[in-house]
Amino acid sequence: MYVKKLFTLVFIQKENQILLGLKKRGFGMNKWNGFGGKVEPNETIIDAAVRELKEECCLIVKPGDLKNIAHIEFTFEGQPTLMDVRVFSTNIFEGTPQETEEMKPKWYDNDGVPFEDMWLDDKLWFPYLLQGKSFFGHFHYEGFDKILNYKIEEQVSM
Ligand SMILES: Cc1cc(-c2ccco2)c2oc(N)nc2c1
Repeated sequence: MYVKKLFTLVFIQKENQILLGLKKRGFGMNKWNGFGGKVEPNETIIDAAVRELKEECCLIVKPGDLKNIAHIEFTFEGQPTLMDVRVFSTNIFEGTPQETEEMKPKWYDNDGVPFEDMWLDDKLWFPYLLQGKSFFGHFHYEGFDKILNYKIEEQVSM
């Protein structure tokens, strides 16, 4: 029996680039990732995604411009937590990415994503993200540095 916790993850994309943030503290520290975090009890998933993006890199997006492109679950051997991560992307945004206490943003070419400094699962599903293909994924970790098993299923639409 898992204890589900809801998270958002937002990727901002340009023509052939993607915006990543280097996590400066807390969970996932020193890894490049999208922008996001926990969904609070009093907010929708989309509102949480918009809020976290602004808090973490000062970019402004409209809820209607975020496309839900993936649903990823993370579980951990011997632990009750199931991280239920809703992944969004958009190429419509306002502002210039700014460093915050939480994240240092940087634009990466789609063919130059720093997988060696990201979560292990990212190299497995980024091709779907970069090709605009919606998917469901489940990754079962042992600790934070080993994936025991996983599945990725393309979805017609989320
Ligand atoms: C175990 C794990 C967690 C997360 C995450 C997303 C939001 C909060 O934690 C990940 O994000 C990515 N890209 N891989 C991840 C693996």
